[in-house]
Order: sequence, then structure tokens, then C-alpha cells
Amino acid sequence: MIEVKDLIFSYGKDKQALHGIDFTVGKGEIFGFLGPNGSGKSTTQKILTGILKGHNGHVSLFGKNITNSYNKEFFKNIGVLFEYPYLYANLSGLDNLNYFASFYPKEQRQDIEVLLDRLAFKKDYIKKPVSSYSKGMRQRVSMARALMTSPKLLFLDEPTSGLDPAGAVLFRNIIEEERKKGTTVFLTTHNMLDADLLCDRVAFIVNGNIAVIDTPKNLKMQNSNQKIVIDYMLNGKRENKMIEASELKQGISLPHDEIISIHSQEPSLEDVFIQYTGRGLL
Ligand SMILES: Nc1ncnc2c1ncn2[C@@H]1O[C@H](COP(=O)(O)OP(=O)(O)OP(=O)(O)O)[C@@H](O)[C@H]1O
Repeated sequence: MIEVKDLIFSYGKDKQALHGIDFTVGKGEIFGFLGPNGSGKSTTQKILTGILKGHNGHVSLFGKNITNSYNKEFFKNIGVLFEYPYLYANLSGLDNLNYFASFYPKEQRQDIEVLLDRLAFKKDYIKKPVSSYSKGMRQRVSMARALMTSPKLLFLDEPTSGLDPAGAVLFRNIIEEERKKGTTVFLTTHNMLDADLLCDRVAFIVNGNIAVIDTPKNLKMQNSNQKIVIDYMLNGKRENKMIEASELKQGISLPHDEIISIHSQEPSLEDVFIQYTGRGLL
């Protein structure tokens, strides 16, 4: 669905943002693109969505080189949720969406009010100006914009940013539903929980280079330190001890009155990211 080979991009002479990156995204896959600020995520997404021109290297979507495909058909098949929603502040959410919908053939558009309902948008705000909306409400309008043409390929930049926990769960469910329909999702995020819960594979990008691409599970397993933490009671006091997983084979030899819990020490995706890059995600 997406094929990127040796992608290079420079902002002017002195600022090379991408240094020859390679990745592919299969049909129906949710692919996470993770990296710290300034690593090249937005640049990559802007090239893939046709907003930024002038790259070197090969980029194809739907099997076609994008340089020759920036036409109505190209934009019909992709949906984009931008990190900073481009909405007209003086217009209502409904008018914004009706305006964006007018660029697409009628038979391709979803019913906007049904879509907003699916996104749990507060009905009484639907005709109020966007300037009166919270970040979460703007995010819902932007998601509706991305979904309204039932695109085969969705680009989502920080989809759960600004949402409360219930909103984040709802958005993750909607992204899952899209995947079940066969939609491919390119997810750019700082949110490790979203990446871990949703993505089939993730790429870590650092300073315009890809450090690693794998499934979240493999990344965590390969980087697991095989440590076990035992919580226990001894002489009325709660204690804990970390041991090697292999030591557990011989049973629990440490003095204890009662074992409370035994947990393997799984690294989080963020721990793995730091191991690969030496940097946190923000
Ligand atoms: N318009 C621009 N002109 C010059 N340099 C730019 C421009 N946009 C981005 N850059 C530089 O290109 C590099 C990659 O930026 P990019 O916005 O792609 O990073 P990012 O990973 O999306 O960061 P963030 O997480 O902050 O959104 C950075 O060094 C950035 O300063």
C-alpha cells in the first residue's frame, strides 16, 4: 500500500530532514511512525500526502509513484487527520465538514451527522462556531473530515491528542474498526500506549533515519531483561526483590511468610525506544 525507498528531503541547502529512509506498509496494516520532536515524522507524512513536494527517492501509494499521481483520484482515496486541525474558526463544525465534503463526489461521502455521532460529538455544538470548541471537539471534527470519504488509506497525526481517556478509547476503537474494514493506517504519534495497543508494526525515526522497524511485541521481547519481581510479606512487612527469570526454576528460596505477586519486568515501548535512540519521545 505504501512503499518508500531511499527517501531524502531537504529544506533548502543546509537542512536535510530525511537521510534516505526505507519502509513499506501493507494493506490493512496499522503502521506506527514514532520519533522525538524534529526527527522527520511530519516531513515524511507531508511528502506521502502530497503536501510537500521535491523529495528524492521512491515513494508509491496504491502501487503508483506519487510524483505522477497528485490528482483527484489520489486525494479521493486518502484521509488525513492533521496534528493541528485546519478548520475555519468562524464556521460551525457542520459547515466546515460540508465545505470539505463538497470536494468529493456525493456517492463517496458518508453522512456527516451520523459520522459525528459515531465520534460522540456533542450535538448541541454542531451549529456553533469552531472557535467555541474544546481541543477534543476540534479533534472529533478533524477525524470526521479524515473519515468522511471512507478512504482506503488513513494518515493520522496524533489522533488522540487533546482527548480525555474515554475519548482516546473511542478513537482507538474507531481506528480498530477501520482496520477491520481493510483500511490501511499510517499513525504518527508520541503516544506509546496508542502505538502499543494499535500498531501491527512501528518504525522509530531519529534525526531523519529509521532506527528500527518491528512489531511492538518483538521489540519488547528482544529488549526484555528477563527479570522477575517478587512482592512478599516477611515478619508483617511488605518487601520486594528482583531476580533473574531462570532463578525461578529452583523455586522461591528467599525467606517469606506470604507471596503477594510475581511479575515479569516487561519493558514498555518507550523503554525500548530509549534503548535504540538514547532519547525519550518528547
Ligand atoms: N519548513 C521548514 N523549514 C526548515 N526546516 C524545517 C521545516 N520544517 C521542519 N524542518 C526541520 O526538519 C526537521 C524534521 O522536522 P519535522 O517537522 O518533520 O519533525 P517531527 O518529527 O514531525 O517533529 P514534531 O514531533 O515536533 O512534530 C527538523 O530539524 C525541523 O527543524
